This record gives sequence, structure tokens and C-alpha cells, in this order.
Amino acid sequence: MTTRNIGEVILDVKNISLRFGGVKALTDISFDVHEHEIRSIIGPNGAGKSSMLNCINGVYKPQEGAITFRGKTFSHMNSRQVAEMGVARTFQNLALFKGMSVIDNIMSGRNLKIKSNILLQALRIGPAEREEIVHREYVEKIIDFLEIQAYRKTPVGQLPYGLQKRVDLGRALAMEPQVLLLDEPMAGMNMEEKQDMSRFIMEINEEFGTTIVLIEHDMGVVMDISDRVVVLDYGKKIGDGSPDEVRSNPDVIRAYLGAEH
Ligand SMILES: Nc1ncnc2c1ncn2[C@@H]1O[C@H](COP(=O)(O)OP(=O)(O)OP(=O)(O)O)[C@@H](O)[C@H]1O
Repeated sequence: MTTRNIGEVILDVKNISLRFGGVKALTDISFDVHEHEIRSIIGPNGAGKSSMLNCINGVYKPQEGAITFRGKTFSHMNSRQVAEMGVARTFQNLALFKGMSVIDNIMSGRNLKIKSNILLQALRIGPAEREEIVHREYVEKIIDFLEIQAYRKTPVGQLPYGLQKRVDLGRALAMEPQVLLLDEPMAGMNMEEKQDMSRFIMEINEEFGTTIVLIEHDMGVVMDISDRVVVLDYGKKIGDGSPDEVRSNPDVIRAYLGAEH
């Protein structure tokens, strides 16, 4: 765990319940996330972790409860509005443009920031040209930061999976988010790729001050890098606290001992 200045509550999840027909994906879930924190959500398969992220970023509309971001409460915002407020995410199953280059994929994350109209952009004239230069410079910084300079022009589909995950992270970073939601960023990675990804997450948190909400199955990584951890099981919250508190919580131990991973 790092020693950073953890700030006020930036994201407050209050009494969220989400049902799909008869399936209770989430039942009365509350937790908060402080500015600059690395806050993880863990739990066995089907516990409701991805559903929770989907509620935070506006993909799912919970039947009950509300989410407050920087003091602004939203229960019916769509993904774009949430993104515009400063919440970005990566995906468990990558959602990259496989035929497009690394640089263009990361550039696609800048779309929300592009102000000039589509015609000017297409013609690359006047303000659109200047704007494009500024955005490209920002994207190049991300590429340097993620150490993927050698693959700038490579179509993403030709990269190994671990590097594709890094490009997905780059695309989310291109939005300059205040809160970054990471859905299983280490899934399918080997040990070395996981170490690299952990390092990038911690550096994003420390250097850019970005608040991180992380879903991850690798307990070693979660316990190493998280400030606090929420534990879900069958859509209910069964634990919440520091890695040490969560590790020694009998309900959490029971849920994990009884679960297949
Ligand atoms: N779109 C959907 N339609 C119907 N049921 C859904 C939908 N999304 C999730 N569920 C159900 O909600 C519950 C929680 O699923 P969710 O994917 O959020 O769990 P998870 O903790 O992220 O699981 P995993 O670790 O396997 O990714 C499961 O019972 C799942 O089948």
C-alpha cells in the first residue's frame, strides 16, 4: 500500500439494488470512494462486481439507490454523460477497434474532448488542425507513459493480449478521467504482464492523482495495491475495509472457501 494524500469522498454509492427479471444482481449496496484512493471490488464469480461498475458508469439503471459523483447525484445518466463528468473505464472483454492502430485507438478516447465540428475535423483545417495537434501530443504522452512506442502504428488486433489490455487502459486515460474504473485489468495475463499492469495502475494513481476503482480476481494484486476493498457475494456486501480487515473477515473467508475460482 502506498502513502498518498487520500482526499474527500469523490464517489458515493448509496443503497443500490439492481434486478434482471427475477435475478437480484445487487441488493442494497453502499460504499464510498475517496479522492486518490485505489478502491477494489472483489467477490466470487457472479457476485455482482461488473454490474456495480455498469451502474456507476451509467450502462445499467439500478431500480433503487443513487450514485453521487463530486456532490452531484445521478440515477438516470447515460454512459456519455457519466464520461463527460470525468469517469472512464476499461472493459473485461476488450472493446478496442482491432483493425485500427494503437495510436488511433487511444485517440478515440479523446473524442469527448474534441470541440471543433466534424466537417472541420474531416478537412483538418483551421482550429480543427490545431486541436488535432494538441490531442495527438497528449496521446503520444500516454504512449510513452505506457511504454508502447514500438507499437504506435501496429493494428491492435496483431498485438499480444497483455499489450491490448494496455492500449485499452491508454484509451481510458486519454479521457483524462478523475475516476478510472478498471474491470479485471489483469485477466488472462502472465506474471510479468500483471506486474507491469500493477505498476502502471499505481503510477496513474500517484502521478496523475487519478482515483481508481478496480475489479480484480488476483488476490495478491488486490491486497498489494488497494487502500480499501469492498467484498460482494451473491449481490450483497459482505465486507468493506483495509486489505487486512477484509482478509480476516470470517464472512469473506467463508465466501471464498465455498467458491470456485
Ligand atoms: N445483462 C444481464 N442480464 C441478466 N442477468 C445478468 C446481466 N448481467 C449480469 N447478470 C447476472 O447478475 C449477476 C451478477 O453478475 P456480474 O457479471 O455483475 O458478476 P461478477 O461478480 O462481475 O462476475 P464475474 O466475476 O464472473 O465477472 C449474475 O447472476 C449474472 O448472471
